[in-house]
Amino acid sequence: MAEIHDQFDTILILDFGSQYSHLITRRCREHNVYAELMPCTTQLKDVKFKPKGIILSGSPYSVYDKDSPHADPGIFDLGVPILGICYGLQELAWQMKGKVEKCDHREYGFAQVKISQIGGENASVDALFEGLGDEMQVWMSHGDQLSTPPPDFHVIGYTATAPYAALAHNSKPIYGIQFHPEVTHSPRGKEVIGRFILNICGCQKHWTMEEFIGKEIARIREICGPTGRVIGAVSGGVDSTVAAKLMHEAIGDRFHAIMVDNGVLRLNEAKQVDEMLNKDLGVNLTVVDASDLFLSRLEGVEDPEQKRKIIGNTFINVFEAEAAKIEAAAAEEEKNGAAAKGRVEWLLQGTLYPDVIESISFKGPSATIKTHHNVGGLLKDMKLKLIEPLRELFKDEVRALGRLLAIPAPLVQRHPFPGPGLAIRILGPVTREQVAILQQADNIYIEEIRKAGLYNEIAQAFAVLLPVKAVGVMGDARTYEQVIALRAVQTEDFMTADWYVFPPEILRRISSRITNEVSGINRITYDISSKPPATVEWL
Ligand SMILES: Nc1ncnc2c1ncn2[C@@H]1O[C@H](COP(=O)(O)OP(=O)(O)OP(=O)(O)O)[C@@H](O)[C@H]1O
Ligand SMILES: O=c1[nH]c(=O)c2[nH+]cn([C@@H]3O[C@H](COP(=O)(O)O)[C@@H](O)[C@H]3O)c2[nH]1
Ligand SMILES: NC(=O)CC[C@H](N)C(=O)O
Ligand SMILES: [Mg+2]
Repeated sequence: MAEIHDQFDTILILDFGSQYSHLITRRCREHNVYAELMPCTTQLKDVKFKPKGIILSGSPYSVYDKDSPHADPGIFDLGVPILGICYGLQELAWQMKGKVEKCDHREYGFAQVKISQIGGENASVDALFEGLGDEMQVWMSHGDQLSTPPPDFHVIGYTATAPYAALAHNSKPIYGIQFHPEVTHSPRGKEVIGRFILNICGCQKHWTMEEFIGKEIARIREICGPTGRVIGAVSGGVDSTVAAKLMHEAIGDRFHAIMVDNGVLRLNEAKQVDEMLNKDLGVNLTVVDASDLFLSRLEGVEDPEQKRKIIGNTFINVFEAEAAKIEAAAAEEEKNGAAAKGRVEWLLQGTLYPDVIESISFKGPSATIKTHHNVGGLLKDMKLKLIEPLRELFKDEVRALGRLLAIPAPLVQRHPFPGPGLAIRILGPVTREQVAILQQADNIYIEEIRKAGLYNEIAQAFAVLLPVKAVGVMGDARTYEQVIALRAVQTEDFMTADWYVFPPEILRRISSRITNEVSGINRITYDISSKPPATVEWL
């Protein structure tokens, strides 16, 4: 089976646990070069493709710590270009007999790198820095630095405090830089990464969503064979809609999309998604109303993790039942003389690259903050095999793909909505009444954001229903009712987020509309917490 790294020039990024490792991957992709992250402990014999170049990431470790991670030394004999970033530089120096020591001044923040002129009379700068001028601003984050460079290396850049801020091997394409080119605080960092992957590694700029579509459709057809059928969990969110459209292009009506109404969707969501997919996109979608089942299982439950697990498990039960129904219907038709249909062998999931990165980090998955309903054990003992066409993509790549697949812009730009839905936005027990209150408040909030033309400026906005009551006065009478919290965030990747600063008049209008139109609510608050220390959702 052709894998993506067999089809596109690929940069291998070895992850030593830096908080920026995934950004290196992103920057490569922004240059239209496919890059894949693997744990730094990966042995070369387990890498089944030949990378065009290797990048070693930063790390919280020091190379001389007893338990610090080290790369397979074989990478230096592969003959492909290597770039070490921060710890990556220290690691290659450590492996090649240079010396790394704690520096007197930890350097955390901006620095100016001076680019060295190399050679005699016709001195020039190294290929890594060509075209970048004599000096550039960069971002540093380190407590160790090189005190002696390894033999056979020369300096190509230095700062006031780091004489070995950038090194190159005298004869091989091996480089190390102390600064972080992958963060936006290094304004020309992306160009440095471009110099490395395009000019030094010679990668072709083939990683585009146009190329991806054709290759992925061919791959899906090969996986499913001539008769195999696929069911897919489709929520109306960006990821599953794009995945569904791709499946539909690949295998047509052998793909069965299923949306589950779990009783905790947004106002009119099931109806809207049904219309969007069936009418606008031509994907055959079945909406299964399982709201009674979900709400009865959620009765009286307040604990966030318990809510998430109940919903995750109930999704599984519903999908299994639906797959069985589809097969039973086909068997019945066959009895009546219809041609045999293939088995429902596959389950489509809209898993994205960030979910995968989280689980492949060499430090292992991070502490469980919250159990995302579709990650970590969905349908574990199920006979259906998984098919995940977006597994290698970031969210913005999925959106680009969606646009190419002619998915309408409002759908492509939709804010994410979590599978456990309003159940994790109702802080107390979930009841039909509480769901109805939150649906109305949330609907007004989003409507006003759209009217103000701010929807696309905000990454995600939603209302939360608090389980507390407050005193108010309406029409001269005392009220004692619940409180709505409004949340809106801006973020690139949802790993960190900032709260959004609304113009005050918009908040005023939203507050007045919700308290006037939604009975049961007499007070509105606005959430001014960033992530961290908060998370995007309240539960
Ligand atoms: N109500 C639902 N019915 C069927 N499948 C669902 C439902 N909610 C979530 N899922 C499944 O869970 C997956 C993960 O949900 P997630 O919210 O991360 O993605 P999405 O809904 O496709 O996109 P977005 O992140 O934009 O909301 C979805 O891709 C879909 O396969
Ligand atoms: O499909 C999903 N199933 C879940 O169980 C889930 N929990 C959080 N989210 C979404 O993930 C993003 C980050 O949210 P947190 O900061 O709350 O973890 C935000 O976009 C959240 O809406 C989920 N999505
Ligand atoms: N960001 C990094 O890679 C830091 C590397 C190493 N831990 C240091 O402090 O120098
Ligand atoms: Mg969703």
